[in-house]
Amino acid sequence: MDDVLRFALLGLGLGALYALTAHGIVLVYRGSGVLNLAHGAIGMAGAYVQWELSAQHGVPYWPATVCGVIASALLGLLTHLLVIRPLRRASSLARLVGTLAVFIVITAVAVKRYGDSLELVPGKLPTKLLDIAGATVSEDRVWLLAIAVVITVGLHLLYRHTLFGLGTTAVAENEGIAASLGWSPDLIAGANWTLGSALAGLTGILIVPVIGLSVSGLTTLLLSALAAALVGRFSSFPVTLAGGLVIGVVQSELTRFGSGVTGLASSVPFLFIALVLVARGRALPLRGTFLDRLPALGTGRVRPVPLVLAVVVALVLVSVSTPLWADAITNTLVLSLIILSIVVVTGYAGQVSLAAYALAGTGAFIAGHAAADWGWPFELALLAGVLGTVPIGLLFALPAVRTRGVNLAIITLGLGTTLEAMVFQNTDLATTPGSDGIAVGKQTLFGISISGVDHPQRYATVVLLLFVAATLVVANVRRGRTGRRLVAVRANERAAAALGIDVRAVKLYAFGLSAAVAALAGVLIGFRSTSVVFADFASFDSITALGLAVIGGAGFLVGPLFGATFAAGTVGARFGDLILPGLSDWMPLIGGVALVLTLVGNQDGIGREVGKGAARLLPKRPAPAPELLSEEPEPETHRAAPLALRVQGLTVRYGGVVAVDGLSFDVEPGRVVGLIGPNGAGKTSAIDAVTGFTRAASGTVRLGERDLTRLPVHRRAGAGVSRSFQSLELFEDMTVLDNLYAACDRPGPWAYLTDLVRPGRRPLPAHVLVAVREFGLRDSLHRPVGDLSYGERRLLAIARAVAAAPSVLLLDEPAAGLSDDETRELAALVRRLAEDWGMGVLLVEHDVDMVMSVCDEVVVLDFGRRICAGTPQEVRRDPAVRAAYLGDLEPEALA
Ligand SMILES: Nc1ncnc2c1ncn2[C@@H]1O[C@H](COP(=O)(O)OP(=O)(O)OP(=O)(O)O)[C@@H](O)[C@H]1O
Repeated sequence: MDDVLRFALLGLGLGALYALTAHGIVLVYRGSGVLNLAHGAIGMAGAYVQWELSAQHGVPYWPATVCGVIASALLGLLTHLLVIRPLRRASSLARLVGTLAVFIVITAVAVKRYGDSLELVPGKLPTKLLDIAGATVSEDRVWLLAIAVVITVGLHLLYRHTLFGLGTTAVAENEGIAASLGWSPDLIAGANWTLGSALAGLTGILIVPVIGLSVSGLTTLLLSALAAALVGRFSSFPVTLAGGLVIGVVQSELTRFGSGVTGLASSVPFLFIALVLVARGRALPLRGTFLDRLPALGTGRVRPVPLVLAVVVALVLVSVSTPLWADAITNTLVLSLIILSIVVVTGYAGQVSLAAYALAGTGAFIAGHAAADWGWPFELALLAGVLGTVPIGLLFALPAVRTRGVNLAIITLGLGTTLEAMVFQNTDLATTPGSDGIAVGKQTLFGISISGVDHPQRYATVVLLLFVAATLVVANVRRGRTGRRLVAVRANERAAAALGIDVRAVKLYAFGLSAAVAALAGVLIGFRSTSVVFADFASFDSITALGLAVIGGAGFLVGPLFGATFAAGTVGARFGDLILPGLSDWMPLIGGVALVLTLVGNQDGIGREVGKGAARLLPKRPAPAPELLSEEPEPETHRAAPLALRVQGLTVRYGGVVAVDGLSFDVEPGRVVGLIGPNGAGKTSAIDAVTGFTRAASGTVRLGERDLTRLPVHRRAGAGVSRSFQSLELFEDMTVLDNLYAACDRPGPWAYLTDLVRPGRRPLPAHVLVAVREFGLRDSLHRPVGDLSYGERRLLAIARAVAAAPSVLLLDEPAAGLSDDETRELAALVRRLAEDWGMGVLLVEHDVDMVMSVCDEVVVLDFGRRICAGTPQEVRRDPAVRAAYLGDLEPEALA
């Protein structure tokens, strides 16, 4: 029992440090919306400054401490001014990677200056042993707890009750409005960076007496601190403190009572938090969720002739290379494969995953055991490693189903670190007797030795060929239907689901494929020498790999090769050494600076520039055929399946607000039903509930004979209910044609596999051809959506919903912002959709003239309740409707 208390008290001290670290991260996040991956490094820098001044230059402790804190604060301010501020219009991925670049630069400078060793630093806090309720604990833990509580209360008061705190909250909630009230978002962000980083320095100085001073030491705290920040939702200081303390105590108790299971203590609290986050996440983002700018994407088109030439040249170079160069080529290619796995999951599918090395290690682990325990030959072990990692990749994808952005990045990093701590660092699992890893021996392929030790050139050849094969597979995916789905989900999950795309399946697929590519890299890393050593698979290296992916261009197939060149041990480093001997020692620093420059100068990476250059050099290929547009589709092929939508007693509640109250209506095939009412009457909520975006508290939704009430969004869309959005929600980084394809492609589950080898492009179905003609999109098919005029965008949004071949089409304010002429054309189009296509249309619209002219029936809502329904004439004359909505318009004006 004494032990329980003692370890709890010890844990409180540790937890206090987690909380203090987390507070600094929260400050920066609140002030500028950036997750600062350099937080630990900034704190470490402050601790080094303090140590150098006091231990080496004889400066007294407290002045040295003040200097350390100021150094960290300055580093934070510089990070804001030089990296984050220039990136304020960039994607949040670019800003995240910006902090990573700062992390790399600070770490590289620190390693150069202080080396890798661990310094033991005496602290100033008293370390007398205290007896608390029978348990003995060192006094410094109590002090740490007290300091954390005082700082938490201080921060809480500062952000609740001062002008600065209120300004920070205002900026965090809405930068535009805050700026119009006179708050400078820039100043606020700078102040928060400075304050948060000063706190990092102070925390660093407080921590080093407990854990020692080393370059990598503070990074390991990062994960627990991030977990505490997640608990406090990156905003509440008291909750963050509580989170940090609970994590500290649980870890401490597990260290004592966890029966020696490797990695249990560091993993369990994190896993718990990940579960909570996933549980409180949402399958689809809410309406109005801010859509981020995304890194640019390549087309995935591969030119066979230049590719074959490049491969032949590379093979010749490998065969004539010295062992050192062959090793450098292998290093470059395996790292490129790791980065390629990031291109799939982050570049294409938009999911920020920080688990590349954990998945690579899993591949090596499985293949290693297959070879060492069961004597499998290289090719079979490789296959086992790659395929066996896919289910683990799917496991990593589960959080992505319900969380996104920063939360997902932290969870995947945590899961990877858990895998590392519990499996890779577990000597029972990850070593074979007499070896420091899993002894797999020397490899042969078809009877020929390809041992990386004896024949580095041969090994590099195998790696090269597998790299090319993997790149071709990823290129196929990018060009195929699957790739379109990945990009659609990346661009806009809500719109993708509304078109029948199973967002969850797409994310699982991206993680699965990415895991397979990472595992391939892992096996090739592991089997290069005679034993698979897991020091090669440090989870935190995944962060660096993401940075390299961004340098190369996360959406481009050539990006990995360029990104990898900036890492130590690669071809780039060797060339650097040729130009300037010893340059490779500076590679991490050069990589970090290159990352900052790439981000600030061109957030889309080198791959984009290379793509543009290649397009200029290579002969132009004609644009893809205009998809059968010359052929006139057979008459009637575009008719919708005639199914009626029946909505009964639909109620939608948001907390205490009843947005829709027992609404019933039918939409028959071939008829247009208007749904009108004042602002806030519940019209969009009704569409959301019918299409599955909002859960209905009660009521039923049926299409034909089918009950849709419990189905998820994409299955309702698949059944025949399609919608447009008030805010359009087009896939901005696709062409018009690809927007339409994303809606009409209905690949079966096998397409996920066949696209890997044969992407194929189906012609547009007949009904989409008719839609292209009807909506006047014929000449715009190959234009990016961003180039369309406002009116064209509105038409495309409806055409895309029509391309999903619905029986019932729900249009949410389609005429908003259109001119009178455009509105008239749209009205005629809506009528044709009903009469010629046989669709049922539900039209939500504030343009009363339009509603009255096209609708067969109108339903009027007020405060969520149906106050009237009937023909336009009946509705127009209804006194309740005139009082609630049509107001004092004269009946003639409405005629
Ligand atoms: N996610 C939400 N959380 C809480 N309340 C919400 C949410 N979405 C909508 N509401 C509330 O529900 C009510 C109905 O809103 P809704 O947007 O459905 O109305 P609407 O008729 O479509 O309005 P408008 O014509 O302005 O688009 C409003 O009071 C709105 O404030």
